[in-house]
Amino acid sequence: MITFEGVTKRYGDGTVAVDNLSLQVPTGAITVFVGPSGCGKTTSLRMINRMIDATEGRILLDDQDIREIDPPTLRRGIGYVIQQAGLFPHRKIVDNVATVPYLLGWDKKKARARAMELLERVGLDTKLAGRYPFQLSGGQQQRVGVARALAADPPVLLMDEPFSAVDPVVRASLQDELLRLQAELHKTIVFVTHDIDEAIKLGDTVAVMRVGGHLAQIAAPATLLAEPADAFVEGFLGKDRGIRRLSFVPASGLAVSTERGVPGWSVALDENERPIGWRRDGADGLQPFGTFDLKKDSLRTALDAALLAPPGSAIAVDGDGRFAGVVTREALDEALRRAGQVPGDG
Ligand SMILES: Nc1ncnc2c1ncn2[C@@H]1O[C@H](COP(=O)(O)OP(=O)(O)OP(=O)(O)O)[C@@H](O)[C@H]1O
Repeated sequence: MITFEGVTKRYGDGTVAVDNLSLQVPTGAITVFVGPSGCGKTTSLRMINRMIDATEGRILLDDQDIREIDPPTLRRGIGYVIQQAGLFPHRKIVDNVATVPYLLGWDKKKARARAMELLERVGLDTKLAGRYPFQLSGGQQQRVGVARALAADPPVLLMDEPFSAVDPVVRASLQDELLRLQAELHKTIVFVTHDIDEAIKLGDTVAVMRVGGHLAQIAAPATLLAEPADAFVEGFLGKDRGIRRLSFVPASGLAVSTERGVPGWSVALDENERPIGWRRDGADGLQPFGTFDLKKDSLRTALDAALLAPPGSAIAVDGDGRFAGVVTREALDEALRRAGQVPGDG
């Protein structure tokens, strides 16, 4: 657990970058600091590894005041990933990743073996290990940055806008990769971004900050979307809060009919029992369809699957994509009502 207790940072010129910040970063989870440019996110992050020292208040790492830990020792337990990876340009990828193990005095063979293992872990082809950073794409460099931060297996990871410099497709895959890694590693991660969608996707907890270094709200994403604390948070979250909130409601609660259709329509399957379309009774040809995984997907995905199909019903599939049933418009309406999404009804 990392605890901020009344932390203020006043820079030399009088700028108050962070103002009396108190919050807790739980162990083994991702906490995202999000807010507009200049609200004090980076300053808050860098105070954790003492790249910046607080002016007032204190920060505790598992109950110990970080001012009592000398910065090199503190940083050994804290990985740090920044925008554009910050790799050493004249070192090969493998040696970039092995930087901290080398500093810790590991022998070269062991450090390189660890680096190769980590490259694989972050989803990089180990054939790239002998290249230099300029010979990699932006997304690949970011993965190397993450691998390097993980090299000494630190319990804490600080990530400052690590995925901002890559295109949206690569960014989404880096986010997915981080979530996959985190499911294995359970690090205590503090992640800074100005992108609220990234915050909601990645954060177990999201701390919304406003300019002047004030904490506007700290909550789980679903709570933030359902109950923004004030007009600033509501505005920052943007539109479609109701729909976005459905991403946090599992589809598994939906009533599924095992009939292979709804009145007037049937579901067409291929030889492997996988849906290929909706067929209107008495008509030729297939109509568009949408599916959702009953075990893994959210109510939002199920709703989307229904909206894509002319009968207005969603097709449920199992983990292998095989037909598992149909969710009718009525069943969806009922689930939406339960999720509190239809105001004034039920
Ligand atoms: N060394 C410094 N001296 C004076 N003011 C600074 C210094 N570093 C940052 N600031 C100011 O402190 C405030 C917070 O900066 P910080 O970098 O923490 O914000 P941020 O939320 O991370 O912003 P961004 O999203 O633009 O990176 C800003 O007003 C910034 O101009």
